[in-house]
Amino acid sequence: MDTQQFGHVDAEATSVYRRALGYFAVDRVRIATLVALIGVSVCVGLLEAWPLAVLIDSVLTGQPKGDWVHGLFLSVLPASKVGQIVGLVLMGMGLYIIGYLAWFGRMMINYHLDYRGTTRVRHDLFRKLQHLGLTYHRSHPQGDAIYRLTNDAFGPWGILDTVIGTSVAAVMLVVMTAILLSQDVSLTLAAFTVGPFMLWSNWRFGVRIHKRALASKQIDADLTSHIQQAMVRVPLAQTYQREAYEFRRFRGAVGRSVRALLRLNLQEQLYPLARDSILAVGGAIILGYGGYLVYRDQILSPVEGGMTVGLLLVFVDYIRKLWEPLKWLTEFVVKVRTHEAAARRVFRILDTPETITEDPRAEDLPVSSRTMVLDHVGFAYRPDYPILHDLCATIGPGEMVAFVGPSGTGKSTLLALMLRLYDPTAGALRLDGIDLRAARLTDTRAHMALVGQDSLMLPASIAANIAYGRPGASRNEIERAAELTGAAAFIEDLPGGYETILAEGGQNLSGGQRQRLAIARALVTRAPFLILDEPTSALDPHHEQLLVETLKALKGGRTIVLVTHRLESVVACDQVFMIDAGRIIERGTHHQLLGLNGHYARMWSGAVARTEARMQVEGQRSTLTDAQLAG
Ligand SMILES: Nc1ncnc2c1ncn2[C@@H]1O[C@H](COP(=O)(O)OP(=O)(O)OP(=O)(O)O)[C@@H](O)[C@H]1O
Repeated sequence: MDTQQFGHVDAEATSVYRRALGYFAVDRVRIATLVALIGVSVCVGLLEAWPLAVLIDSVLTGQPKGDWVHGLFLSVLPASKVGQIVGLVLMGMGLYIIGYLAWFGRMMINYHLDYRGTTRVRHDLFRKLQHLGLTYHRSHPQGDAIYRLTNDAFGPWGILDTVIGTSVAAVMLVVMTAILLSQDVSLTLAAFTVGPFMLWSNWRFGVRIHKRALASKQIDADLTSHIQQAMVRVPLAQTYQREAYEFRRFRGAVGRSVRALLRLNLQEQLYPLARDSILAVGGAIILGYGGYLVYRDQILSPVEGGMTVGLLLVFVDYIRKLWEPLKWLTEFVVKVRTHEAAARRVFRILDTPETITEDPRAEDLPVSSRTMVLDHVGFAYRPDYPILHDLCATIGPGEMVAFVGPSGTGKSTLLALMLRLYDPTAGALRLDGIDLRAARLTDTRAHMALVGQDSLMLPASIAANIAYGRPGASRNEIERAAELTGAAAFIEDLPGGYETILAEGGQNLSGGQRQRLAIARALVTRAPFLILDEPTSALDPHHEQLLVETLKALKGGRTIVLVTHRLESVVACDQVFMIDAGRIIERGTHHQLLGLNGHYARMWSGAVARTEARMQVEGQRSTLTDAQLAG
């Protein structure tokens, strides 16, 4: 129910506020300065109308009013009329300048607090998103994370800003009310007749605005996701001429966002309309009733200490100024709830449990050649759908091994387990007997250089792309890695050479070029394990052969774990594991597996037949034999 949702500040909300304000704990001095400057602004605001009132009522009439405010002003002014006029003019000017300086200081501190606090929130959020595992990232749209980082991160600052603004408003309201009451009780009460109506409009519109702001935020986050995904799909849409379909989807998403915004805007605009109409009535009451009081006390039956023109001016000024703090107070719940919703979206991510965690007692595992053991490893993305079953294998230091088998049988998943991108749901992976879950995560990952199927490239120079995994790599090491993967030739042909800047995703390179750079990136690291998922899928036979030679040369120094459908590259492996439906069904060297005459042998025959057919197509008479391929 609306009212409950809006009015009830639960324990969770309290903790959201506490946590949001905690982001500004280090800014205590700034906040104290801000509060002091606000104090100055409030005093100036309270005093501003008085020089004119004193001038009219006490100086120009020739009969100084006896009340305390007039007394206060007159006590610092000279006795002569001219001196008093000049003094009051200077006071008015001085108040204006001090007020402006205080305002300037407040704004600058506000900006600093906002940007510094929001930056801290963003740092935390970004770090958390970096640490959340693939399970999170593969089940949440990227646009949602972008929206939280760019928009929701302002939530904690919004809460602090609203709390400060409203506290100041409350103080201002109390002091102004006290001053007004000390001047004229009936006119002050008349000014507050609109109070209940203000509260009513705040309540009514506050609930609606809060709900619609939340809905609009969610729809905007979806829109950001949608745009991000649509941009990725542009080449696909062009290929299959689905531009019209994509545009319709985009138009739909934008339409939903606009409709949500319009629903929100309607309430946001109706609210001040209702509020200002109520306040206009209040203003009319002050002017009408106050005007009458001046007429009564000054003309009809003059009375000392009655309502004066100067005092009416103060009332009119205060009433105008009262509306601002009233606005803060009445909008408080709406504003703070909206910012709370944003902060909650941030904290929800920060509180998401990390699926891959590091045991506080995790062991150091210095980078070194080690034996990897798959100890009855099982894995399931979903509890009811296991992918890997009871995998057992030992991979010795410096060995070259391959996992082969039909598509979708869990080979890439197994590689992800080796990097602890996921943890096994049964059994364990061990390095020199240490369960990966018991070792420091960064140490485990420092052992592995993974080349995935996607060959991700950054919009940076080729050299920076190769050195991404080891920023300190020397130019020689970068060039050597490029030579080993056969990338050097095409890099040197580029006008910018190694300094050529790649387009987003490396789109200005061919698939095979990207793949060679991705492998060079892995080679440049000093990781003892090279883990390669389909490393030759985009390579021509020449570059594939070059890579196989490179891997053979690296064997012994580094442990190489290959997943591939190109069986030519596994011939030199020390062990080949044939996986089917998540189980190792055959294992041995290439020749041992051929001898088994089982699944692997059948796959190999198919591979040979395809290679022969390809070579025939290329017009090269092939006398290819198993032995030659294996050689
Ligand atoms: N993030 C995920 N969530 C749920 N299921 C997944 C996820 N990633 C992969 N799968 C499923 O796990 C199974 C194994 O996928 P995996 O990518 O490991 O196979 P693969 O043997 O490497 O296939 P390929 O040879 O085609 O690369 C597939 O059925 C796939 O649909």
